[in-house]
Amino acid sequence: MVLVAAGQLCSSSSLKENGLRAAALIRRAVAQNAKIIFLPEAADYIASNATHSKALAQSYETSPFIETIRATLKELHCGGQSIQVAVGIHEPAANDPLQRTKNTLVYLDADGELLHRYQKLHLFDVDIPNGPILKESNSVQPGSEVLPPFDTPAGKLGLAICYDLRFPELALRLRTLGAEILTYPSAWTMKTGPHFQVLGRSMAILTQSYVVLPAQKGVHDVLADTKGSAAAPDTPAIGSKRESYGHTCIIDPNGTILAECSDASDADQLCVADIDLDVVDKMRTNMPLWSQRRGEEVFGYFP
Ligand SMILES: O=C(O)CNC(=O)[C@H](CS)NC(=O)CCC(=O)C(=O)O
Repeated sequence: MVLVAAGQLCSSSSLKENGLRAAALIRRAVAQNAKIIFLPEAADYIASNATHSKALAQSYETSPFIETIRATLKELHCGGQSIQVAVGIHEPAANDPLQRTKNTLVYLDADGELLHRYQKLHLFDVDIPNGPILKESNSVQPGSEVLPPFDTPAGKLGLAICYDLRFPELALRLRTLGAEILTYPSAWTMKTGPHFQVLGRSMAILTQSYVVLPAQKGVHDVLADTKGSAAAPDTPAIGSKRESYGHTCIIDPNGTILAECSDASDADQLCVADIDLDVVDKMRTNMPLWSQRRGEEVFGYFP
């Protein structure tokens, strides 16, 4: 059994400040003996609109957010404390004619080295009646491939991001490729909040895997550090009142929520739970879904 942590943040538009806050959560997770900490989507910043986001995005190599996390991991590692980090960030998309960003999830080892990177496949382009109009593709270039699950201290991990949670074929594919744990770092909207944990629990049950949902929570200070111009409104609805739903949690393969951050506070916080791969094995042995799928034969494809 391996303890993992999921962190809940309310990122501002200051990469520097958000780096310090992520580092504080990493220190708290290590102190509890967690071996991996999962942090939300867009932990490096939440911007006020597409232009602002494109202006804020920094490469992995130059990001003050990443720099603080790497320095923290190195320091902890030298002191004999090891934790790996999965965290959602933005990176400039190379050679993109629209100069968009990539919405990525990076996985760092205990020494702060980059091991894996996943680029969000499904972009949140929606217009909810009386709700937010968000057009993520104004500022983000979609990814185009599934990242094969990889070994971690807690088990084989499959990466996805936020809105990807609505596309079960990705979860099924990750399971087919060997995932035992799925994570969907998120910045979920208030309006669609009721779907969040239901979808997470569904993916856990469908794939017979642990699901970790680290999420942004609260009203974001999207004007921190902007010094004026870049934040001029050019897209609707993502105003300075942008608020995220929270409900960070860790779910077992039976769909049970093992740990959940408090909804009563917008302060940065953690929840922790043990990952027990025997539970995964038992579920899969008792109900061998993957040898019962009709895939190819009936549906023409096997996710
Ligand atoms: O890029 C950023 O700065 C942060 N990214 C986000 O907030 C993304 C795209 S706008 N949010 C979601 O995917 C919410 C999905 C959701 O809420 C649902 O599916 O109901």
